[in-house]
Amino acid sequence: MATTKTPTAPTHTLEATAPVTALSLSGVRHRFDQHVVVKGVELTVEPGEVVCLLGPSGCGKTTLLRIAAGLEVLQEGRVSLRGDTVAAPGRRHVPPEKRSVGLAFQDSALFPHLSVLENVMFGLKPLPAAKRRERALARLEQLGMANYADTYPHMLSGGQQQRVALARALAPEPRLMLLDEPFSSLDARLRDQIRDDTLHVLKKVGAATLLVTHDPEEAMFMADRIALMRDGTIVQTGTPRELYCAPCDPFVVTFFGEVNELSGVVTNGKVTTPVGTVEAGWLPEGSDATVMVRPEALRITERPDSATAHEHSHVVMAKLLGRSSLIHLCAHSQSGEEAHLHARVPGVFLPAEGQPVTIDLDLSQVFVFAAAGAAAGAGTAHGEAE
Ligand SMILES: Nc1ncnc2c1ncn2[C@@H]1O[C@H](COP(=O)(O)OP(=O)(O)OP(=O)(O)O)[C@@H](O)[C@H]1O
Repeated sequence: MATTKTPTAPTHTLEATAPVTALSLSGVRHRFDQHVVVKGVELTVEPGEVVCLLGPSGCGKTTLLRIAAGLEVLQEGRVSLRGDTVAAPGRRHVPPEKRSVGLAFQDSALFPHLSVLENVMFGLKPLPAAKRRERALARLEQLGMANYADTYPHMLSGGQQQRVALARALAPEPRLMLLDEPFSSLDARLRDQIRDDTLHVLKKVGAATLLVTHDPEEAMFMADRIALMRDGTIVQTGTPRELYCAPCDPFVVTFFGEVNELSGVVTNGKVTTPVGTVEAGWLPEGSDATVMVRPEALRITERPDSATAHEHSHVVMAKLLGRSSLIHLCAHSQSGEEAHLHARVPGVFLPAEGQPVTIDLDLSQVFVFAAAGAAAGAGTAHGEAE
């Protein structure tokens, strides 16, 4: 008689193979004199993951990165690398050189008396000479600098020096890379190229990375996850898509670009604006709401009835910006309310001044929040356009 065997998997398999978090910051607070600049931050970077610490100037990003690197002595909280506590106040402070992390900064200084190859080989001392040379050349190759191996730093441009600095940081194959604005001293075109090369190398090497930047586009380009900081705290952590498409508050919306702000009152769970009605059922009835509409959320169709221009929403001005066009609109509600809005549309679309238009909303790019000072509440709009 045939018997059926049910395979039994060992129950500990998942636990045993779970990757160890590359970097964990827990309850980190930091002050300079009386000024608290990091206020209880929780952040993890998983193996192979690129996390971008994004935020405006002075919000505490660099301080947090320096704490992770051991360049700043931890005052409160805990820092762990690959499961080991490397900093706990009064108990432990593993110095930067013992944390086996790769560091690169905005203006990483190269050793002037060493060639490009020697600079990159510098951090590989424990390896045999032939292996060091081979590894260093491979990193230089990946960052497009192999032809400059015998050149000295003063003979290179700023962008080339930054590529070498990144190759040097990556050469020891650290399991964690800490990068502080590594591209910000480069001009736009060069920056795009070096960013792209760096992302490919990071992914190829599989290095967990914490990258500090104030540039939302850079964060979206580089990150698997973004942690957006404001005034010493992390406001929201998530994938680029989560932050862009499901922002938790108005600061997150505005940080990713220009936005049209409209106000209204919650009536029957909805807010009516000159460009449509949106759902706001999670806000108290009768409360003031702010409706944030990204310029890309406005869909414009030209109307043929030019004689009635002033009764309809119409074009105030249209500007070609290159890859997109910016349309200044005057939107009319049925109750006679008017609003000045900016719409961004792809390509060359330059309707004439005064052109009557119909405006539709892409609700995935519209966000509704309780107005500042009104009862708390926030949400993404899931309403219907008028
Ligand atoms: N060594 C220091 N002594 C005193 N204050 C400091 C020191 N380092 C940073 N600060 C202050 O701490 C705050 C946070 O600085 P930090 O450099 O961490 O911010 P950031 O978000 O990286 O800003 P940026 O993008 O401009 O570099 C700022 O107000 C800064 O002036």
